[in-house]
Amino acid sequence: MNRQEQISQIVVTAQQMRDIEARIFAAGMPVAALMEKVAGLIASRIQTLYLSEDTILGDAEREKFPASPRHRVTASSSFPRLNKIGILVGPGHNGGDALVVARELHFQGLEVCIWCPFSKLKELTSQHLQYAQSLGIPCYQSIEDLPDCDLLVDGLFGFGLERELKDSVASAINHLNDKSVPIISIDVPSGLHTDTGEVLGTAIRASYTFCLGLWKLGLLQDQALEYVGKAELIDFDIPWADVEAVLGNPQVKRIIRATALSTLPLPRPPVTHKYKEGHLLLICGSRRYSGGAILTGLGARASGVGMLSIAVPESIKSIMVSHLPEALIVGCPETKTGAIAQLQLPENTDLSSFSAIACGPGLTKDAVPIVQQVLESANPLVLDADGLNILAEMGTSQTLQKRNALTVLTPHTGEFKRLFPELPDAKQDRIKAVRAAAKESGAVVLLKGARTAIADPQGSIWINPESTPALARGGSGDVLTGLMSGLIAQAVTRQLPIEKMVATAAWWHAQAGILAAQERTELGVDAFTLTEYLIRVISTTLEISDRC
Ligand SMILES: NC(=O)C1=CN([C@@H]2O[C@H](COP(=O)(O)OP(=O)(O)OC[C@H]3O[C@@H](n4cnc5c(N)ncnc54)[C@H](O)[C@@H]3O)[C@@H](O)[C@H]2O)[C@@H](O)CC1
Ligand SMILES: [K+]
Repeated sequence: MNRQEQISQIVVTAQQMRDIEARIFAAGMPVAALMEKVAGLIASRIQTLYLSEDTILGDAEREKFPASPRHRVTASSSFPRLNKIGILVGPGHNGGDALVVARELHFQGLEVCIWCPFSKLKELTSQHLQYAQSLGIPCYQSIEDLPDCDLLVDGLFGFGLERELKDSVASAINHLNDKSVPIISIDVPSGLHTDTGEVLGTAIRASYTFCLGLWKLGLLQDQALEYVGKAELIDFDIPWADVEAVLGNPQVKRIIRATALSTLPLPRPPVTHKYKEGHLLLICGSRRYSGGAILTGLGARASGVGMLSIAVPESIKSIMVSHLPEALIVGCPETKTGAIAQLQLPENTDLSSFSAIACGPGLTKDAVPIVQQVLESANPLVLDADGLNILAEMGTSQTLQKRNALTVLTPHTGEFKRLFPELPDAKQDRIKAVRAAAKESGAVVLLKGARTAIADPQGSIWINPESTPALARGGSGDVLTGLMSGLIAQAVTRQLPIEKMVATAAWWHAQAGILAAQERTELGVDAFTLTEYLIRVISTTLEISDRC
């Protein structure tokens, strides 16, 4: 993994960023020089995004900037002409960054104006403001005086925001949000808590967030996403040794393409056989919910697992065979309601014959004895859907503590609450919640959401940074369970880390959704279609990686 990939995996809290920054300054980097470097990168990113070389300048501008190509600025095709850029300046170094950006854009020939409602500024910020004003850049204290702008750069607060925004600053932010002008937030949208993503009073609704140096945790929390817009990392060459020294282990990481691809069981060894590539047992479905079983099976198919057995109630066996001819469909005796009553595995087979088991999709809550039986097994076990509901009724942590094999739980927020009623609400700080759940239960917990988060009992966290709302659809979770458990079965036979496979599955599933949504719109990604994109997205991604 190269440096860029390593850096883009890392996620930090405000305190960790402060500690890293302190090490850099203690080593001799001047604060002002770092600000200059960072803000220079932001200014040039703004130019790349919004301005292009082939400007058609108005007459007045042509006179003002006659020859230099540096001054040939215009709107790129993605953005209407930029007449005026408003720079929102706060009291700290986030405001200092914004002022350096203001100065650079001014020197590029753009019309820039500043809004700074604070009278007390940090020293460096104050110096930059003074210099910007000496260049003739107008600065307004009252939001009513700020002229209409085509683009706003938000440097009000970064990771130093400590308390709720109130009064005139809060109402100014609301006023700016209402204008529907694109806003670029520096580091974090002002008003968001850097760690939890919580809105502190009110917050800037950014079109883009340029996160500085390392990804801030708050930007990966579901509750922040409405405010973050498109998020990009501005890498300013933080020494890796400082990152390692501050973060230690366990860490919070983003799942990126390189991480996911490196864990896939590819390529296969030239000499192998089906059982060496993992034997997965899926236990799913009921007379009422046969679709969930089919989707789980199709998800598992895409994982490439060597051997797939699926235990279902006898009455849905034939439909399963028609959808998954390669799988061994095990028809089981069923309850009056059509749930599996008893696992009836083929002769000479018991649960220990399988590399991994997944249990839950479409099962109904009538299959309690089945869930009890798999919990007693010594196999790595994925529990989902009704498997989770049954576990919750048994008492999650007491039950799981008796297991001596790995368990993976895949709840959405509602299931999470049922499984861990004592823990903090997963809607507030999802990362804190999922970490506590994994620690308490000893399971790997995958908390589904726009930014799915995975925690292991040792405290490591993986967050899936890209997804699509197209996946908010019935059956999509069944596909994930199948895919993930198929990967886990292969990880077991190859002795690869199972926790990483859970993260890889979340990434793969989301990428398939993204590709499907690109080609078919967000409305066109039903769960069955999603299964058809699983292999497509991997082969496309591998092709791209080969070319890179
Ligand atoms: N960490 C790094 O390595 C770098 C950080 N830089 C910038 O520095 C920023 C952090 O700077 P600071 O620590 O100065 O923090 P901020 O710029 O986020 O703001 C802190 C200031 O805001 C005040 N404040 C906090 N909450 C307030 C509230 N609710 N209402 C009114 N005032 C409030 C504080 O008293 C303090 O003066 C980063 O976000 C980034 O933009 C860059 O300049 C250079 C590199
Ligand atoms: K900001």
